[in-house]
Amino acid sequence: MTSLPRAVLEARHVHRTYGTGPAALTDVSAEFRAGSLTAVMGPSGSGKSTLLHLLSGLDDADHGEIRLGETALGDLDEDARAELRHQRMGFVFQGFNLLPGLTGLENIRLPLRLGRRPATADPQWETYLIDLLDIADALDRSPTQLSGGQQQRIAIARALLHRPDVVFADEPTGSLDVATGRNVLGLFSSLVREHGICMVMVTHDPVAASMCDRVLVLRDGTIEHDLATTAPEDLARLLIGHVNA
Ligand SMILES: Nc1ncnc2c1ncn2[C@@H]1O[C@H](COP(=O)(O)OP(=O)(O)OP(=O)(O)O)[C@@H](O)[C@H]1O
Repeated sequence: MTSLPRAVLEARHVHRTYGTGPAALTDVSAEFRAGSLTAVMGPSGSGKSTLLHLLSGLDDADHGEIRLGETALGDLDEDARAELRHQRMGFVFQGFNLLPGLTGLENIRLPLRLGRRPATADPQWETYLIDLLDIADALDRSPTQLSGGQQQRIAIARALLHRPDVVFADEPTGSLDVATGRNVLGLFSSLVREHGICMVMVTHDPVAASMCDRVLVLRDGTIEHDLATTAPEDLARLLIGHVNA
């Protein structure tokens, strides 16, 4: 029997309530493994962004624990957590978040210059990413001169250049046309499989989620379903609550 890849990231009995409102997350536990691409789905207000913020250390749980490898995020002060994010996590957003005053290549390399320990890019890995993501033509240009798909591929290279253990993506295909979005997801799949990256992606799109190894469906701050790869029409039915898995 082959053993499962190690859990890179783990939420243990996590709770989060904002102010006097209802709980945004209630007793959520989940493990995320190396080489896995997980979609987080659920209706608006179900807790997807809250979960992503807690897993990435951008926000604190009221109770429970988030672990990245051996490190409990709650044991770290704000600076140490920022450094951990800088060294071991990557982020991809719906709106790309590229700086228009920098070229594509400068955007890709920017995170290496920030943080406490500036680093230089591993040239082989950088070349590999540029080839895989097909962005050689975009490196000298401003993001304002690039298509949405090119901008997102630059943003993916930026998120991966420092070889993070975990990549968080928030609606990464939300601003892209369908074909470009599928292309971006195909790139995620190959990066995750070939390089053992752990990726967690919030999406509202059942087709995007169906391209993931695993789908967590949140409802009212709890994990309602934890599914292996699932067809888009089944996910769409689950989301509108017509079917119980
Ligand atoms: N900063 C905040 N202050 C107060 N309440 C918040 C805050 N952030 C989230 N909430 C509440 O927590 C709950 C979960 O919100 P969250 O943003 O995690 O949901 P979501 O599933 O990501 O929603 P959406 O799909 O609309 O982005 C909601 O009831 C929301 O109103």
